[in-house]
Parts: sequence; C-alpha cells; structure tokens
Amino acid sequence: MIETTQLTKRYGNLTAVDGISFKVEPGQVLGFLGPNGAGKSTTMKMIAGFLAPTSGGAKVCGYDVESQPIEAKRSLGYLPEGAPSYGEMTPRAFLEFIADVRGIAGDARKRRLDDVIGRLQLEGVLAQPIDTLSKGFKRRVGLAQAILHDPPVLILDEPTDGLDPNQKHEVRALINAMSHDKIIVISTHILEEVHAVCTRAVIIAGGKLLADATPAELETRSRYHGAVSLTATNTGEARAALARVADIESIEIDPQDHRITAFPKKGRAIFVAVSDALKAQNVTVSELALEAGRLDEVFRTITQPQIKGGRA
Ligand SMILES: Nc1ncnc2c1ncn2[C@@H]1O[C@H](COP(=O)(O)OP(=O)(O)OP(=O)(O)O)[C@@H](O)[C@H]1O
Repeated sequence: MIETTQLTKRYGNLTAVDGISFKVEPGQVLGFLGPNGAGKSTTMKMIAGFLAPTSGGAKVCGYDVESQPIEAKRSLGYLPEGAPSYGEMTPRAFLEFIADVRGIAGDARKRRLDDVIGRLQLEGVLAQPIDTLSKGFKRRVGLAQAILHDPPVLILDEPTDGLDPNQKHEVRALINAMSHDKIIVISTHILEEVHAVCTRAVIIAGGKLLADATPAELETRSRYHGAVSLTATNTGEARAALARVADIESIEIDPQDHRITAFPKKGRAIFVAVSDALKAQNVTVSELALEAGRLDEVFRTITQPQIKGGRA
C-alpha cells in the first residue's frame, strides 16, 4: 500500500504540495492529473524518497520513506520526469549498473534483464549510448530501470511523455499487464490515458487534492453526463423534433460541425424520448449517442478556479 498523510512541500513562500493525503491499494492504478505546476512531480518525488517533505509523510508497503528509506526504496520503482540517466552509458551498461545497485545477482539477474529488455523492446539499441537514443527509447530505458527489480510499487512520472502513438499504446498495455498485482501511480496530462489505464484518478491543482474518484465517477460530474449528441442531415428539422421532448432542458449546436447536443432536465433520462421524437418526425441522423460525460470539461471546471486563484 501507499499512504500519504498531510504531505506538504514548501519552497520559500510557495507551497508546492499542500497537505495531500491518500491511500493506494494493490491492483489500483492511480492517475495523478493536474495542470502544469500543480505539484504532481513534487508529490511523486516525496513518495519515492527523492525529496524530503516539509511536513507530513508517506509510507510505501508499510515503510516510512524518511525513517526507513532503504526498505521503502526496495519496494518501489521510480521513473522520474524526463527519465534522466547516464547519457554516455549504453542501455545494456546502464541496466547492468542498476542491477548492481539493486543487488540483483545469479540466475535472477539474467532473467530480470532479459525480461525488461524484451518487455520494453530494447534489443536493437542495447549497445548505443543513451544520449544518442530517440526520446521514446530514452523513456523506455527509464521504464526498464524502474521495473528491473520487479517491485510491488511503481511511481511513474509521465510514462508516455515523448512516445509516438504506437509506443504509447505499448506502454499502456505494459502498465495494464503489471497492474494486477502491483500498485501503480502515474502522472499524466493526457485525459485519454486516464481511461486507458487508471482505475482511480486524483486531481491536483495549486498543490491541493481537489478530487479523488474513478474515471466514471468523474464523468458523472460533467454537464455532458446523460446528454444526447446527434448529427442530422437537416439541423432545423432535428431542432423542431427535439422541441417536443419535455425533459430536455437546453440544446446547443456546434457552430463548426453542426452537431446538436441536448441536455436533460436534472435527473431525467432523454435518450429514448429523443430517438422516438426524431423517428416520429422522420429526421435522418448520421449519429446518435448518449454521452457518459467529458473528462476534459470536468478537469477544467475543477482546476480553473485554483489557477485563477493565483498560481502559475
Ligand atoms: N526546486 C524547486 N524550487 C522552487 N520551486 C519549485 C522547485 N521544484 C518545483 N517547484 C515549483 O513547485 C510547483 C510544483 O511543481 P511540480 O513540478 O511538482 O508540478 P507538476 O504538477 O509536476 O507540473 P508539470 O505538469 O509541469 O510537470 C511549481 O510551481 C514549481 O515551479
């Protein structure tokens, strides 16, 4: 388990992380979401034991990261932002070095090295200096060192940053495959990533924890939750048909693609009534969808007051 208690970091007058408390259990993938400068990396560094908190604390698998740093670090793998490593080393030499530092020896050493090299598809670049690798491969070398000792806890700071869409997909699949028996915390700016890998999402802004929920729960906070979107051949006809649906609160039409969104009155379900009204008026639609909610809008609604409140 990971447990943070009132975790706080101050830099002079700036409170980068402001009393953050949460727990993460095995099998959970926790997504850290937040705008630039929210305090995500600082929180992760403190959990990973790379930065001392000003106050409060963190435990990893029951070990306090400050008073039991060796046990805590043994239990976790950490991918820092940007994945710094020793640029003049080759991935092979770097991973051998990490194996030394982690004390991985004997049969386990070859097995673990072969495993991470295979999983991160590093075979083709093992002998090339890390400095000369593409951003995507550098990130993969960083991930390989984080999982080399097969730790029960992984702290991954923007693991898919800099990867192309195929590599993003592969890394997300890797995280999903590892998630069954590990605790994983990832930070990301990419909201689709939250859907792809996270069982839970924490939203941070201005150093404060503002939301802690499943992605589906967050979507229910969207004003689009339960709305019905459609694209009709004749927008005017569709609009007239929707005017007959009593439970519709309001209608919006996208000025660019003319997509219509109908919002329900509070607590009402409108999908069937909308579908029936369109059929009854013979309105041709190319698309009709019930909206789960939009995470990007929830993210903006939750974080913008904090940003406007005055922190870069
Ligand atoms: N060493 C430092 N000294 C002073 N201020 C710092 C230091 N490290 C971070 N900060 C500040 O603390 C705040 C939180 O930074 P942090 O890197 O944790 O944010 P983040 O959410 O990870 O942002 P990003 O998404 O841009 O990586 C920012 O305002 C940042 O400028």
